[in-house]
This record gives sequence, C-alpha cells and structure tokens, in this order.
Amino acid sequence: MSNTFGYTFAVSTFGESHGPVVGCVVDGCPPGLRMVDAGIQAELDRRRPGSSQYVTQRAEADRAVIMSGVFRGATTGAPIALVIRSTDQRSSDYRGIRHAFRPGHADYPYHAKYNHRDYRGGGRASARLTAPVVAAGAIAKAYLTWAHGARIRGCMMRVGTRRARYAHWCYVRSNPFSSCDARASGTAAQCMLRALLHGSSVGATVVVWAEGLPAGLGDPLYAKLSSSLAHGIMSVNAVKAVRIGLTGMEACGYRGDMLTQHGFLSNRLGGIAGGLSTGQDIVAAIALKPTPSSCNYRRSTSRAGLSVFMRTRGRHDPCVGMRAPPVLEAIAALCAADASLKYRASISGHRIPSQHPASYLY
Ligand SMILES: Cc1cc2nc3c(=O)[nH]c(=O)nc-3n(C[C@H](O)[C@H](O)[C@H](O)COP(=O)(O)O)c2cc1C
Ligand SMILES: C=C(O[C@@H]1CC(C(=O)O)=C[C@@H](OP(=O)(O)O)[C@H]1O)C(=O)O
Repeated sequence: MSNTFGYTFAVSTFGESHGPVVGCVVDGCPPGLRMVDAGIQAELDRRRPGSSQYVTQRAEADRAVIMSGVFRGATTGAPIALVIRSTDQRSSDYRGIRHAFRPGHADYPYHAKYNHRDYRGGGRASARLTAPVVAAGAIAKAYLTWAHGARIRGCMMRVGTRRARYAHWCYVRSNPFSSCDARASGTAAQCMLRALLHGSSVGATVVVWAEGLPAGLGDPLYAKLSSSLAHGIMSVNAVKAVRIGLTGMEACGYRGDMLTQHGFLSNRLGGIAGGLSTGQDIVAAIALKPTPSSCNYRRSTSRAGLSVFMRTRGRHDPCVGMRAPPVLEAIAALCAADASLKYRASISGHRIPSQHPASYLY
C-alpha cells in the first residue's frame, strides 16, 4: 500500500474507519511555526461528520491530539504525530457486506488484491482517513502563510445538476454546503433532501483556489506542479476528475491567441505553465461522484461469485462533495508545501521576484 504523500513535506496516515483512532505523522515541517492546535481544530471542524442533517450522522468530535513535534505552541522541526479518536463506530451495520461487495466502493478490488478486507465501514478505504489529511493540511496551510503569505480556499460549485454561479467567498462559511453562491444553497438543500428521501445520493463539483504562491513551484519534467496536484487530488476518495484552470478541457476549443489574449491579466490556464506556478492564482475544479453506499437494493456479487441483490446499512453522506472542500484544500496545501520546500533547494540563487502578476479576468 502507499500511505505517504509528499517527499520533503511528507504526510503518512494510519488507521481504519472503525478502528480506535486515525492519525498521521507529518515529516519535514520547518521549526518555529506557530499555530498549530487551533488551526488544526478549525479545519477538522469543517470536515467533521455529524455536523448537520445533510451529512453522515456518525457523530465524531474529531479532536486532534498532538503527540510530538510541537513544543510551547511552535513546531520543533521533528515529526509531528497526531491522533484523532473514533468513538461512534457502528460496525454491526456492515454485517451485510461481509459476504458481498458494494458496487462503486472499494470492497471488491481490496478483496481481490489483498485477499482480506476490513468490511467494517470502508476500513482503510473510508473517507474517515480524510480527517488526518485535513489535520496535516492545516499545518501545510500555516507553513504556506508563513513562507509566502499564501492562502488556499475551496467551495462547492455544483450539487447534482444544480450549479452555483460564482458569487463571493464570504458566503462559503455561512451555509452548510460551502457554496459560494448564497442563492444556490436553497436548491442544494432540496437536492440533498430529495436524495436522502429516496435513499440515493448526488455528485458535486468543488473548486480549490490558491492565492499568493510564488512563481516557480514544481519540478519539470516529471514532477510538474500540475501533475503532483492532480496526483494528490485524484488520491482523495470519490474524485473522478480534476481540471486545472477554469477552461480545462474547454481550452482546446479556444483560438490560441484568444486563450491568453490578455496576457497575465487573464488566468484561463489556472496559474501553471511549463509545470511551474506562474505566480498567478492556482485554480482547480474537481468532480466527485455520488456516494457509492446506498440503502436501496442493487445487483452485486457475493464473495462466492454469485449474483446477489444487496443494500448497505449505515450512516452515509448523501453528497460526499459537501464535506470535500476542506479535504481538497488540504491536499492542495500539502502539495504546495512540498513544492515550496523543494523549490528552496533547487533555485539558482537569483533574487526571487516578490510580486505576482495580477490576474483580473478568468
Ligand atoms: C468527504 C467524503 C465523505 C464520504 N462519505 C461516504 C459515505 O458516507 N459513504 C460512502 O459509501 N462513501 C463515502 N465517500 C466515498 C468513498 O469513501 C469512496 O467512494 C470509496 O472509498 C471508493 O473510492 P473511490 O470512489 O475513490 O473509487 C466519501 C468520500 C469523501 C471525500
Ligand atoms: C466516518 C466518516 O465518514 C464515513 C465515510 C464513509 C466512507 O465509506 O467513505 C462511510 C461512512 O462510514 P461509517 O458507516 O463507518 O460511519 C461515513 O460515516 C468521516 O468522514 O469521518
């Protein structure tokens, strides 16, 4: 298994959904960084299960306990180990999937590859493991603010078929859907309640936006910032596509001279060129599939290879995208922190420009 993300600023996670704890070890964080506890907890609270009627009703406090690497509120440069206790597991809900595989979840390929499977919850494949990622991402965010004055934010742009129109960041924290459009949260609520009523689920699109990162992050040719960002984002549960820049796939439909018509005043390519950050905002749009567990009966296969009809009990998110913005921000922050530390080791010694070209048009 691959349980570590990053090289210089590296996070290794441990735990399973129904085990006693999940946690992580963050290695490579520079010393002297102050933040740490409150910043981590604030991010964990944004992702926590059981926080509203629109998310899984598993009630976890998600309190992070820092075990090492922080002394008197500041990082020491040593590995930062932290644990998050799990207290509201309900493993009996999963008795039914012990002998059958949930279509769309990780059950079958885990069984096929490892020849054993922790069927309680999703085991290691569960999004419970995004909690330590968010905690590590909070440390990465604090490092990026300290090193570059950078900020990474995310919001929900689409729930099912309902699209938000970009409104303002100020709405994101004031509605339970992390939507940037105040008007869209009503329709998102309807969409989610309808999914819950029918025992179904909906997909979502999330946008992650990084401001203030310097030009030059990334390592061409084979560790380009775009490829490591896509690697990190595609590692998050339920992510099916990532688009760098707001044009993404549509970039191929533009005339070349129109795509960059306004030079650095526009940012249709999402702040990355040649695999390096340009100093403009880095923008990624991410598509998440609907929740695979469903309480409706579906066709599946049993461990014995027989065709069966099965359903999943348990407490599931009707839309996994709802709790995904802090997770996707965290993985983007880990990727940027890793790139930033490698950047310091690989520049040629010239003065790095402190000004970023401004972009006004997207
Ligand atoms: C924040 C978040 C919450 C999730 N909650 C659930 C859930 O309640 N039930 C479920 O079946 N899947 C949930 N998922 C998705 C599964 O973890 C994921 O689909 C599964 O591990 C299979 O991996 P894949 O979709 O990446 O192929 C969630 C994903 C995220 C990002
Ligand atoms: C526990 C969390 O989310 C879980 C993610 C998840 C999955 O299959 O990904 C399935 C559910 O797990 P369980 O049935 O074991 O409670 C969610 O509650 C969490 O995010 O902390």
